[in-house]
Amino acid sequence: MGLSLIFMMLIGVFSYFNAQQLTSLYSEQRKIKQQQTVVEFNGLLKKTGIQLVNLVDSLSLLSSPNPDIREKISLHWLSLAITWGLESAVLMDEEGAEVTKWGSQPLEPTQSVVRKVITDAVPLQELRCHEECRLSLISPVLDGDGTIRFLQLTASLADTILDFQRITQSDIGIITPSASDAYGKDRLGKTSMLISALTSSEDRLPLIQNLAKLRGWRDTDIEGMDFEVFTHDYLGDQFEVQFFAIEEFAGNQAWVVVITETSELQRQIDEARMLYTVTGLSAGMITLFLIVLVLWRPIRSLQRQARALPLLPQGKYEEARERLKKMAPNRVFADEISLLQSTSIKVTHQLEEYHLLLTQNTKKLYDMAHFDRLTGLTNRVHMTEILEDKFTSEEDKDRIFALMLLDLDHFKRINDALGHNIGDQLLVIVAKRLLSKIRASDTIARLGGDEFCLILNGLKTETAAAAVARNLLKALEEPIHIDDRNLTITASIGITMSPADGASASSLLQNADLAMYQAKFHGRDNFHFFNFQLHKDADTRMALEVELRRAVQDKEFTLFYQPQIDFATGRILGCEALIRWKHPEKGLLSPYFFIDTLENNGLIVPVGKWVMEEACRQCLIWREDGLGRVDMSINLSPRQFADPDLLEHIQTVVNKTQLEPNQLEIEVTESLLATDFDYAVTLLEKLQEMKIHIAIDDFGTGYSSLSYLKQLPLDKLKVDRAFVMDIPNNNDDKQITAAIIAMAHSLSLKVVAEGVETEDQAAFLKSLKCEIGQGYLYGKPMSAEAFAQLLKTERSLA
Ligand SMILES: Nc1nc2c(ncn2[C@@H]2O[C@H](COP(=O)(O)O[C@H]3[C@@H](O)[C@H](n4cnc5c(=O)[nH]c(N)nc54)O[C@@H]3COP(=O)(O)O)[C@@H](O)[C@H]2O)c(=O)[nH]1
Repeated sequence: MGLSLIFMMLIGVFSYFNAQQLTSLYSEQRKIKQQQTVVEFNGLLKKTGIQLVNLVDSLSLLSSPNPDIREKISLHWLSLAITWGLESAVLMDEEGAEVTKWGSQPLEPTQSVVRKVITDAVPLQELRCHEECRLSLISPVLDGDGTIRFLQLTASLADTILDFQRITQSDIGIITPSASDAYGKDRLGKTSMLISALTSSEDRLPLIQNLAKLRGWRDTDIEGMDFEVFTHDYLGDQFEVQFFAIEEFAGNQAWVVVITETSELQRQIDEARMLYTVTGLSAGMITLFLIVLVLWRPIRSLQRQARALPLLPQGKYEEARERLKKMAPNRVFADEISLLQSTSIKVTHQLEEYHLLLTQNTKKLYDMAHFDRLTGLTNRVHMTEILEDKFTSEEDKDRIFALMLLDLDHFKRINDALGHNIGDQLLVIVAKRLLSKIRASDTIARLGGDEFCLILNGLKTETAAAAVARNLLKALEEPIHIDDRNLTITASIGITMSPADGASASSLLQNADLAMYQAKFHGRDNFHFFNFQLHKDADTRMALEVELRRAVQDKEFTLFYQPQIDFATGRILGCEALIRWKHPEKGLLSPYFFIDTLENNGLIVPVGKWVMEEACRQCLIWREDGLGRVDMSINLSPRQFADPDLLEHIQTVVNKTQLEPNQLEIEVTESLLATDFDYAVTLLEKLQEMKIHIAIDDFGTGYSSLSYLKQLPLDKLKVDRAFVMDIPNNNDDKQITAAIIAMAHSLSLKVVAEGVETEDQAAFLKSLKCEIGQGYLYGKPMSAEAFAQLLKTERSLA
């Protein structure tokens, strides 16, 4: 549209300049014409003057019997008048007095001019106008008798003026100053000038008078005119009125007025100008129309594209395509616009694909950043954000929730023993089970490894939180079946209540961690609420951990040995190696004080290896000291059991110390079997293949399932001290102990009774055919030297 307007304006300007050009061309031509008029009129006037001079010169040539000039002129007057256009002639004597005259109403010679001719003896011309104009020549002539005479020849300018009118198609008049002041119709306005010989004077005289009146001309105005042109509108027509001065004659001035009617010319010019403008505009309009016709489709298409393309950044691809498709591409002549259109459509598809890809990748990135890849649960980062949002929320109710840290018990063992693949599958199943026990509004996150975090919104009381924790633990009770294995997993849960237990996300998490540690410490497979005392416990634990690491480095551990007695003979069969920590400041420390910490931080593996080496080495020493065979019972913690080097290490130690393999007994707890029974069976079978004895420690306190006992390659079963200690007073304990012993015997297992402190207990156990006893009754755990001494005493007595 804008372009069209500019185009129209250009056409307008072009037409205007064309018309202007025409006008100026016309003006130029008029000027030339006016100049020509001046030249032509002067030429005609001069020609008449020259004719008169030539006539005077040729008078002597006229044939006549009498040389007298008067005779010659009279004789030839008629032919002279006709041939030379003479109107009159006057012959004067040497004094200027008239001698003879010819022609009708001969013009009286002007005496002043005659005097000048007589004086100067040169011919002079005089313009004489009154209604008509005549040109007179007064010239000295030599008469036949040799006297000087003066001849005035007068010719009318009527023919000259008519010739001029005919040639120029303009009217002409001659203006001369008037001698008298008398007013007449030939007087030019208020001047003293006379208008003579005016052609078409009836029409043109009023026109000139009108012009003179309008302009208010005075004599001086006319006298000052050398060359002037006026455009004058008169009675509905337009005229060009040209004034120019003609050459000065003998003393009198004259001006020529040329009147040309220019109405027709002007009309033609106007018509031509109009034609130019109309033609220009029409041509422009047609061109514009044609351009618009040709460009209509491409312009519309471009407009559509211009309107469609901004939709792309808004992701409205389909809408953009619809708009682009509305202007169907030209299938016959696939021009650039069609190409642009189809390319634009292609681009929308590509952009949509990129957008989709970008959205998917952004979601993937978001998921990677916010969710755990293995379980699909919220990850630590996202969970922290959620937690922090709760603390920055303006809603108080958002800060009421319970936070639980749930850590699987002994998961590392499963991972180490069965591989990460099984460990991962187990985590996925655990995640699903946990997820099934919480509300949709709650959050469950996997923080890493086997650690989960649950945010239970709106939970106000510990009672309610405990109920959920129980539910979660219960959800894990059912054995997990993976690759033909039945895995049993338990978890320890630490619980903090917000806002009471922490004023920030990090403090709440820290406190939940302390509570979880407590749950582990209290035997695992349970939950524990945070209280502020735990901070102190944690500090103590931390300090203990640091000290233990140093103790391992400084080799501050030692082994004590507690005798195991054959009930049948009362003789020492062997001993159980029990670790002690020779603390530089606190003295000898019991494993109850540090064994769990070693287990938790993994130091139990190197320490356990040392125990194995030291205990076996001690056996070798005793044998070499001649104390005979001493069976050695060594505790193996669950963490050690998961050590892939375990079997190889035992074999190396046995080989190195030349121990009879059946001298060595490994004590394992029931909890070891609970985690991955199949793996435990495999490992125990391998130990049995090595002829190493296996005893179940602390029997009765754990799962105590007869069905799994049957499948285990066991040699002994150790009845836990807890059942023995109240014998014989506690009937229940007696019956349990009796049942355990009977069951063990039925499985062909020997029984070791732990914690035998009294003869009554020993008697009761013996009555049940319990094979071996261990307890303070026979000796507390003692140093190697003390045990050697005990052996010496007993064996020398024997
Ligand atoms: N993995 C390893 N565990 C070990 C190792 N050394 C010891 N332990 C375990 O530490 C727990 C505590 O052991 P300890 O303080 O040595 O206590 C033992 C005995 O002193 C105690 N006992 C034995 N007889 C009596 C008794 O008549 N009365 C009484 N009050 N206590 C008695 O029992 C502990 C031996 O128990 P058990 O191992 O179940 O036979 C303990 O669980 C050890 O297993 C080690 O090197 N590695």
